[in-house]
Amino acid sequence: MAFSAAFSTSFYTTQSSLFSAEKSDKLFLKKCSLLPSQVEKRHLYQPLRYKGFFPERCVGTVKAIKFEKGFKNVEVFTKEHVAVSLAHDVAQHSNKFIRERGAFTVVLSGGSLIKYLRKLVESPHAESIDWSKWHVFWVDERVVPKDHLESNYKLAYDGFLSKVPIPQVNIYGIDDALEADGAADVYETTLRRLVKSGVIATSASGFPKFDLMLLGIGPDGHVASLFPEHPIVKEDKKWVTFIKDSPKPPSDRITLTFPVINSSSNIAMVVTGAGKSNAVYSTLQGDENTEKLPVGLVSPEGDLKWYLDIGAASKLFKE
Ligand SMILES: O=C(O)[C@H](O)[C@@H](O)[C@H](O)[C@H](O)COP(=O)(O)O
Repeated sequence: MAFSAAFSTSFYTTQSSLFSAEKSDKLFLKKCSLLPSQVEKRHLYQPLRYKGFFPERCVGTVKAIKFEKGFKNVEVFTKEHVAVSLAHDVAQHSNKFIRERGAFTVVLSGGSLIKYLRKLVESPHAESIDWSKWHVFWVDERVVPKDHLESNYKLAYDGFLSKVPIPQVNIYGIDDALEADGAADVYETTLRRLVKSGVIATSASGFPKFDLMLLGIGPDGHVASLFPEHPIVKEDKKWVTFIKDSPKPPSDRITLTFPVINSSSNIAMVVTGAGKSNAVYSTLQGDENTEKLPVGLVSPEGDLKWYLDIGAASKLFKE
């Protein structure tokens, strides 16, 4: 049985600094002060589907969940603290990669992810991040004009990119004058040029290795524009492909492929809302049927961390 395993609650450096950074946040302290003994403990194991787990009391307490196939790095927060934790971690990644390689390559998705980046454009991150070294890409894009309401570029621009000084030349949107197939080819050509010039790193298998991908999932378990039972899920040569029959409108999209997604140095999987709880549950327990659950194929060379809200995590903890 998949969930006879355990979850560990641990507070090492990142988590501790998040706690101290949050001391002024009364709501956070009120919720977390209900668990003072857990906050003190470095590792605490409890049954995964622990009846005594009250998610509303435990925001910010889950660090790593042990499943049959090993530990998964999972945090459960209120929606507000998903944004706090994500901003903290993105800023850390940004500092690290800029220090190590002089650039930070970040891949965005569409959907609700963008609103969870809102704390990044606030103090202290807004001033401390060296935005001039950021290079921004999309894991998938709808083939519509950039000023169209359904454009992931527009979503990200309005909600995030317009608020920080990333050089426009470092923001790699699709060529919206082209059809889906042409736009995918041109996007791949752009990625190849940036790999050649060293802006994007390369994995041992020759695929581009982005520093950080910020992904969301759909209730059906899709990730990027890789939908259940669609043949492009199996694409293993192209870096970028396209779809003209997307079950989620609009129909025409381009998307990075799984080999590229899985070459990433870091993936942040940001999932909120009870509508995703089944997909989260199945993926984290290692559901073998990845045809029906593409997110189960996300398995990066680097680190994968899940940022869940209480709704998305609800199936993990309740009987
Ligand atoms: O263009 C898109 O439709 C998105 O990139 C898509 O892949 C999204 O990330 C997920 O569907 C999750 O979206 P929500 O977080 O809004 O549910």
